[in-house]
Parts: sequence; C-alpha cells; structure tokens
Amino acid sequence: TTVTVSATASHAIPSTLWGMMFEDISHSGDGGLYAELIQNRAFQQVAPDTAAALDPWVPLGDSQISVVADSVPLSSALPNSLALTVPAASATEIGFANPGYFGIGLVKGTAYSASLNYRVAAGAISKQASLTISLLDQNNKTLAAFTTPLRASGKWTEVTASLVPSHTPPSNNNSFAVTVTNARGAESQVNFALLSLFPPTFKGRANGMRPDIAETLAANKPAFWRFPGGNNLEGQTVATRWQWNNTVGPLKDRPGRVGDWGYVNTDGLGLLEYLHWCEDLDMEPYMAVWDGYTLGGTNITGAALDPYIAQAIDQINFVIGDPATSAPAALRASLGHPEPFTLHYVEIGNEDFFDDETVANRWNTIVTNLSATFPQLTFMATSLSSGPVLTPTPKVYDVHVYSSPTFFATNSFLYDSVERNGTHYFEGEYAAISTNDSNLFGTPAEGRLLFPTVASAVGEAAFMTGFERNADIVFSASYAPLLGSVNDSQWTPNLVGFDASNVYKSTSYYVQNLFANNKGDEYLPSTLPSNSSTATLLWSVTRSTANKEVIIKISNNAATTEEMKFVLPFKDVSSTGSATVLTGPATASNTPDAPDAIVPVTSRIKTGTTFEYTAPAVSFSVLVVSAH
Ligand SMILES: [NH3+][C@H]1C[C@H](O)[C@@H](O)[C@@H]1CO
Repeated sequence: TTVTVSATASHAIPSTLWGMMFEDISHSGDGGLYAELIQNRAFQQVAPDTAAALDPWVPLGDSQISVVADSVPLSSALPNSLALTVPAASATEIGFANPGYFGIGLVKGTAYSASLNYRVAAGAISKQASLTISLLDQNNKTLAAFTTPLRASGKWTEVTASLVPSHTPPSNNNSFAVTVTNARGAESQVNFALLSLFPPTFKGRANGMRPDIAETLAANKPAFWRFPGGNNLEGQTVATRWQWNNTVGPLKDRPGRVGDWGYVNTDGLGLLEYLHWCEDLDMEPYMAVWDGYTLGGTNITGAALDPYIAQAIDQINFVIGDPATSAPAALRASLGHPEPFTLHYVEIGNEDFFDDETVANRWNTIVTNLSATFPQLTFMATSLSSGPVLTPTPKVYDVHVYSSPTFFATNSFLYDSVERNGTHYFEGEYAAISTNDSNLFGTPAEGRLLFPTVASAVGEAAFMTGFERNADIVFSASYAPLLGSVNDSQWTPNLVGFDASNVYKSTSYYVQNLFANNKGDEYLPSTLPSNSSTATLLWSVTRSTANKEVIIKISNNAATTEEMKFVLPFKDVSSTGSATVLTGPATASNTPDAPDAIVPVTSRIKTGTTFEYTAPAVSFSVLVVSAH
C-alpha cells in the first residue's frame, strides 16, 4: 500500500480531541480513584440493625457490633453509627475492623491519615479506658497503632492519627481496626461514625485522589473530564439521581446516595473534588446536569422540570457563578475557590435516546432556560442526531458506541459522510467490548471481553484514525468505562484496572496513551484507506507544527503483515524516525497475572521523503519523523 501525504493541512486537530469519561462504576470512584480506603465509612444509605448495614465491618473476637440509627447522630446527613457494646468486665481487647475495598494497600514508612468520631452512648466508661486505632496485616499483626484515652462523654469526640506502618505487609489483606481496652466497670456502649483512612493523595489534595491511579490517568494528557455520568448521573428514581449540592461541603454533611451501579456512593468524591481534579490535570470539565429522566423510566416534562432546572442553574453557578450574586458561587468561594472554574460544555442528561417520547420537551424546556441564563455555554444533547428533532438545535451531540473489534476496524469512516452543517460531535463513550456482534453485552462465555485485547485495542485505533480525519466535526472522544476494580466490576472491559495496591494498564489504555501523546495539531490528508466492510488497514497522518514532525498512525487489523510505502511532501525529511508499536496475539490482554504482557515498544526506523514500513500483524504503530 502506498500512502501519499499532502503538504496542506485540511483542518486542525483540536486540543480537546482526547479526554476521559468518568462515572462511579465498578468502584472507579469509591474504592478506586477517590483515595478513601475504608469501605462503608459512614453507614450511609443503609438500613440500621441489619447485617448488610455493617458490611464489610467485622467484630474482633466475640465483640458485639451493630449499625444503629443514632439518637444523637453525628449530623443530619449521617444518621447511622456503629454501636460497640463494651461488656462490664472486659479484660480483653474488644473492637471491630474494616478490610477496605477488597484489601488495603499499605507501604512501610508511608503516613496514613486516620480519623473517626465516637461518643459514649450508654453506661459509664472507666477512667482507665483507652481507644486504639491500628493497621493490622493478614495475620492480625500490628503494623501501626495509635492509642488515646477514651473520653466518657455523650458528646461526639473526633480522633485523628497519622499511622506509619513499621514494614510493608506481605499482601493487601490488611485491615483498619478500632479497639477499646481497660473499660472495666458497668457495661457500656460506644458509638462510632465517619471512620476514615487516607493514604497521601495526588498533589497532596485534601480528600483527594489515589496517586498511582491518578498518575496513570494523567499520563494520557486528558483534555477533558466528563462527569458525573453516564448512568450514574440518572438515578433509578428521581430521589436517587445525582445531586450536586449533596456532594459538596464537609464530609459529615454529605448523605451519599444509592448509586446506579449497585453500591452506595459516599459522594466524598463530589463536585468540588472533580473540579480540583480538572485543574490538577489541566482538563476542562464536561459536566452533566440531570434532565428529568431516570433509569427506572420516570420522566419529568414541562413546568414540572422547574425545580430541577433551578438545581441545574445552582450546579452551574457553583462552577462559574459570581460569589457576589449567587449563593452557590459564594459557597464555592467559602470552600476556597472564589474564582470561577473553567466550563464551556454542559451535557443535558445521559443517553436520552432511551426516551424518544419526552426528550424533545425536556431538552427544549431545560436548554431554553439554561441558555438564557448562561449564553456563554454550549449544551450537549445525548439523544440521537438522527432524531427526534430538538429545539433549540443542538450544537453538539454526545455519541456512544459499544461494539466488536471488527466493527471498529471497519467503521472508521462513519463521520466522513456526516453533513457539515455546524453540528459538532463528542464521541463520549466507545469501546470494543465483545467478539460477538449478535450479543455484545453478554457474558465472557458469550464473547464479552474481561479485559481489552490486542485485537480490540487495534480496532479502536482504527476507529480513532477516523476521529482525526474528521476532527473538523469530532472535537472530543473518550473510551468508556475508564476505570474498574478487578475485584468487583459491573462492566468489562475497562480502560484501566486496579486492586488495592496495583494499577493495570490495558492494551486499549496504551492506544489511548499513544494517540494523546502523539496528537499533532493539524491533519494532513493522505491517500484514503479502503472503506470496505472488510478493510483491515487504516491510517491517519497529522503534523506537529511546533516540533516540525509528521506523525503517522497505522492500525493493521489483519493477521498478516502489511508492507507500506509513505511518500512525504517535504524536502527536508530525517533519514531516521521512531516507530512505537503495540502488537501481540490478537486475543492477548494485560491482566493482574500478566500486567505487562502487551506494552508498546519503540525503535528507530529508516525514513526519508519516501520510506517503507512493515506494519506487523494485528498492530497499532505510531511513526514520528522530523520533516518540513
Ligand atoms: N451503558 C453504558 C452507557 C452509560 O452512559 C454508561 O453509564 C454505561 C457504561 O459505560
């Protein structure tokens, strides 16, 4: 195949092209990127006096613990406490422990910030009583401990401690333990609330992110961060939708919510944490507002939307409002950020193509109001651009596609035939998720991928060359889902996997990394790849004007190598260039047992105004050559 490259760029590669979509799914937030290590730290959204309410807390020995609706709750947002019964003559230690989110990763010498709140709810604790917070390894050996006198008061007392493990434990099977000792005297009860353990966070942000996951994401230079969903925005019911105001302010004032992926969201990762995170990674937020449609099928239209529009206006004002004229903006200022955050795009709901009946009404009612209030913002529609017709006409549609590696390899021309009528497209969610085109969302036995494979990543790379060729109308794209616990996921595959102390970069992660780190700033037209339904070889050519480099991306989905010849229109071309290649057996993946099975390999290649390159079977290559 000979590829002749034009010297005249057809369009810019927008700075916003590659970014990340995030929602709390498969513990991507609670238990993942959000650095809190204690699972069920505040007994939020649970039924007191049930075993489930305690999960995963366990008693030490024969200690008696239960979750109670506290008669003197720590706050109105956190009505439940863990009640520890202290027997009359308890010579032995009594207490309870938490195993974290499928483990707690601990490292010698690292300072972990522990905190808890307690009150003596009944009985009279003896003066000798003391409280100990400790980190235990899998054999209940103490790695670190902090002891303080137990104050016999019915009022809440907060305890904070810095715990530094004396050595690195052999596994993640560690626990956070709270014990009461020397509590001789009459039987008593001590209640506990909001128990927390944080490692040092990314950039040292209070209530921040887990550094290893954060750094893995930062390495892909994401230009935007779509949040809070995805399905996790919507709620199964109106009452359980994501609500910005429940996710800001002191943690004790955040009630949490029953998330849409089968677990309670603490909302410790809330609107302000998301915005700080965007600033820390130099990303712009693509923020969604709830738009009157729930996963349970409820929809709200017309004037009934007014309170939700008011809430959306407050949400947006929290981000960009003037503290002098807006209470939510004043709240932002009081939380330490008087200046507005960057915000250009607000997404209206999620996947509104599930509700053709009312989307036109809901869009019109909401966007008429929001665009009058915030004329500077662009609102993104989540229904299909093919209909129903929406007014005002959407400037942007968020398009989602999940399919097979073959679909992605043979559909990179989807946007080439889209009418250039001023509409722009955000490919907000895409991934090759199954090899079974007739049952994409099935089980692994039916073809669903547990982890991205070489074939799925190379197929996605083909599709992404189409975004570069059509970047005059495709301004942003993000793989989904971004993150998933390898111990407990509701969706696979995920771009990045993790457990309590490891991060797993998938083949698709490396494809995203290579596109984002070799963007270029303008697109150079070249001989078009075949657009046939059996096409297997796709490429795109961009240029970095600053670096005077030509960047050639090649996706070879065939099981055979492809001999290619490139003809560059530049007179001064380096005689050598770099080739970074991701390849391997089509069905191979990076997994917890083989995390680096498939990684990109960079080598030098011979280049020139014309040069040849052999694309390996099932491979994604990025060639970079100095030229001008
Ligand atoms: N069903 C997918 C579409 C929805 O927007 C996401 O929450 C889900 C997983 O990425």
